[in-house]
Amino acid sequence: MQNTPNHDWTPLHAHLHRTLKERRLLERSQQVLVAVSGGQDSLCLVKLLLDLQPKWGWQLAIAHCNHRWRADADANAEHVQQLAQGWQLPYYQQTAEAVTTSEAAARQWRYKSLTTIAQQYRYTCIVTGHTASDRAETLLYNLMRGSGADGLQALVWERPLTLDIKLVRPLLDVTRAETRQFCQTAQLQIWDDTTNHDLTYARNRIRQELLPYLQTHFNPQAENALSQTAALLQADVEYLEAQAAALLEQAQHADRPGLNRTILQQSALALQRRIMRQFLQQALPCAPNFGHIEKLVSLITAPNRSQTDPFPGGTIAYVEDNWIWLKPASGDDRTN
Ligand SMILES: Nc1ncnc2c1ncn2[C@@H]1O[C@H](COP(=O)(O)OP(=O)(O)OP(=O)(O)O)[C@@H](O)[C@H]1O
Repeated sequence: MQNTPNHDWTPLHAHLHRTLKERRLLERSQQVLVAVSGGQDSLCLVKLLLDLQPKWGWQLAIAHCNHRWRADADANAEHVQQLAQGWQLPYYQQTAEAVTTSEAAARQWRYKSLTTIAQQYRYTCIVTGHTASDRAETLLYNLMRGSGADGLQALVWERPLTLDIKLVRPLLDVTRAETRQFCQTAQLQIWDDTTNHDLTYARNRIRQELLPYLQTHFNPQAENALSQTAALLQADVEYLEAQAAALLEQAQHADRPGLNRTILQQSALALQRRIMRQFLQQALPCAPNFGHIEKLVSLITAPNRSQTDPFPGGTIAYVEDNWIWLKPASGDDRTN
């Protein structure tokens, strides 16, 4: 086995070990599936986990998704497979039947494929190599698209993919510069994804032009600062969502889709918006947008008998004394 002996223990090993323990991201002896693209971040991740494995007793395996996007996609997959063999790790691969057209579609297919592999071979955790640099880029990208705090906190340390499988991102406070350095020192052969150089992708332009510009002219630590901002926002969002959920429960009518205006009037606008979003998420066939939420918020203080235009699906909201009621498109809500 080509496992690194103890004298190659680096500060990054210690950092990851501490992060996993403090954040309770992985359990001892867990079945862990590492998503490896062959790029520097996921190679760094798998090597670190391999080195930590004797301390934790995990069952590790590598999964690679072949998007068939690039001419070298098969060679890329083979490279990852060979690394897995060298480390004596089980290797699983999914190959796309059709070549995906957009980044979003590719990502969706990738998560679905990784989940399928995990389900089939009973892995309870999928880990990816997302870094603080990805977090900073996501924040900038979403900021420019007009996202609220929820979009800006975007990349989180962990989230459930199914009831039994969770997604974990253990490198979320490690920068890309650190993973690159680690790969160089450990002499890991990185597969260069040529699409990373293509500046028609907004993400690549942020990575290669915008962030370096911000670092040169505004703050050399811009990447870390942005990533920390995302982390702060994440804690804020979690807190506000929990408060809103508790208030929604108090304000909601027991039998009908309705909200008590007196309870809502005592809440801050930030919570009112979140309560309305959660309320509409239950009621509408699609995710509510900013306009839908604002319309409903305006009913909290609107005169009696005020009502909104129809939401998607035809539902409207109207005021009746102390209550905001939803009326579905077909028929009278009072009979529901
Ligand atoms: N084709 C793939 N197969 C398996 N896992 C993948 C693949 N592409 C991405 N991932 C996982 O998702 C993480 C983040 O994806 P992203 O698109 O930012 O990665 P990348 O730039 O393609 O590769 P890397 O982050 O490894 O340099 C990767 O670190 C890796 O864990």
